[in-house]
Amino acid sequence: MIKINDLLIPTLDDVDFSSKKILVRIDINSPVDPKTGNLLDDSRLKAYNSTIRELVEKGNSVVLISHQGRPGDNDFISLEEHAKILSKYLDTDVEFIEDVMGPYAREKIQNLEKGRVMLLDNVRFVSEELIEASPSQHAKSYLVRRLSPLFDGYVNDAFAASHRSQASLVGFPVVLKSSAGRLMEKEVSALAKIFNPDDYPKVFILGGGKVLDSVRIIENLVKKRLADRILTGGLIAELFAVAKGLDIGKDNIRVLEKLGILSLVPRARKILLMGGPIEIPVDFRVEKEGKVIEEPLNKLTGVIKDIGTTTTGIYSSFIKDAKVIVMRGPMGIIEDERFREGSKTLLVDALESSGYLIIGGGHMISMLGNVTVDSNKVHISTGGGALLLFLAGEKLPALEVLSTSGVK
Ligand SMILES: Nc1ncnc2c1ncn2[C@@H]1O[C@H](COP(=O)(O)OP(=O)(O)OP(=O)(O)O)[C@@H](O)[C@H]1O
Ligand SMILES: O=C(O)[C@H](O)COP(=O)(O)O
Repeated sequence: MIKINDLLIPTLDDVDFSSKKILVRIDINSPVDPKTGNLLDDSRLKAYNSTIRELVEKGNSVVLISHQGRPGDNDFISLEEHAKILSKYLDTDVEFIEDVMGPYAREKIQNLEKGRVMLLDNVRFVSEELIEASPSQHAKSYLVRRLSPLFDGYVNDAFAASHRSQASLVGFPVVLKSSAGRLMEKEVSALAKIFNPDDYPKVFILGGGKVLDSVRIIENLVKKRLADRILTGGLIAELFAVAKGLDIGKDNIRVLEKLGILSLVPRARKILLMGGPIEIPVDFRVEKEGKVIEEPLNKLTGVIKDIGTTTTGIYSSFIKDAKVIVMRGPMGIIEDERFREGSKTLLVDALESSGYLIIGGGHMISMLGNVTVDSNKVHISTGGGALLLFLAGEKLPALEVLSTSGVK
């Protein structure tokens, strides 16, 4: 069992999963190259080896289910390439099924032989997956009603998605014997060990594009006074600059408007009024008429694509003095080589600092490449939003449901 505060979550040691058919929720959502549509990083695909191998060695047949991207975004793609990469890391054929819950998928699942592994297509192709609802509501979803009769058990190993109350994450534990997988177990235990709320200063470096999630995370961190400094980059920095009443230029306002981020300005202002220790960049690397230049915050004329050199220097000095550093989301549009500098420099400084470092989110992890790290000092999490919400003490629905309805 994993113990988190008053929750007891069953692991693979607490369920008898041998010679069974098991549905395993993983999170292999990965950054995608917008030009080619290929995956830019496969860290999350390597992470599930122990769970899948263990289930196969115990004679189970394993059906993997995951999401990738969000509808409308260019990383909302099928899982065909993922299946090929999983096959390589698992050293066994992972059959890709171009269906999620239709007759073709159900027949394939029914006929799956002992010890074999298959991957269903992107579960977010099923629209009801995107609804946030309670476990009991999701237990009535078509996805759960169509798939659950085909399985003897359910394993949730998708730590990175455990902050979502979606059908594939919370519906199955209501109706199937369920447990956490080995990755979920490892993430939760490592974080409990490395993240001591009493260690300070704690510096959070938050960037990227999921601004709504970041606002929720920052609200939690500020309310619980968990962060000594929150260094912002990416779109979240632009939001807080606007919330502080600063002029970021009409082109950047247009970007925020188009992405629906301006509606978050009142929430960001409230965080500032609560005394949130939010730092914003003093300069940016921008693109203007095809050229890359640096501009100070109060004189922006180009489109923001990265933090500037002066900001990187200031943020680095905060990182050097920190006892705990948490990084999630890049400082800029790192898919473009010209805008990786800010994120790269801060990452190197964080790795060299004497503080504990927790890195999360697909994009920052993709920047690590093959760097080897000291696992006593650095935790590389598969989680992004889930990681930060877990550290901020928020309840994660997919974990909660495992604790209440896990072993049947
Ligand atoms: N200034 C910016 N303007 C527009 N997009 C930006 C900016 N800065 C960063 N981004 C984009 O943010 C995206 C990464 O953000 P995201 O929130 O997905 O981070 P992540 O760490 O990968 O999170 P997760 O793993 O939870 O998905 C990248 O695609 C990057 O181009
Ligand atoms: O990358 C993540 O944080 C998880 O895969 C969840 O993805 P989502 O933010 O699109 O729900």
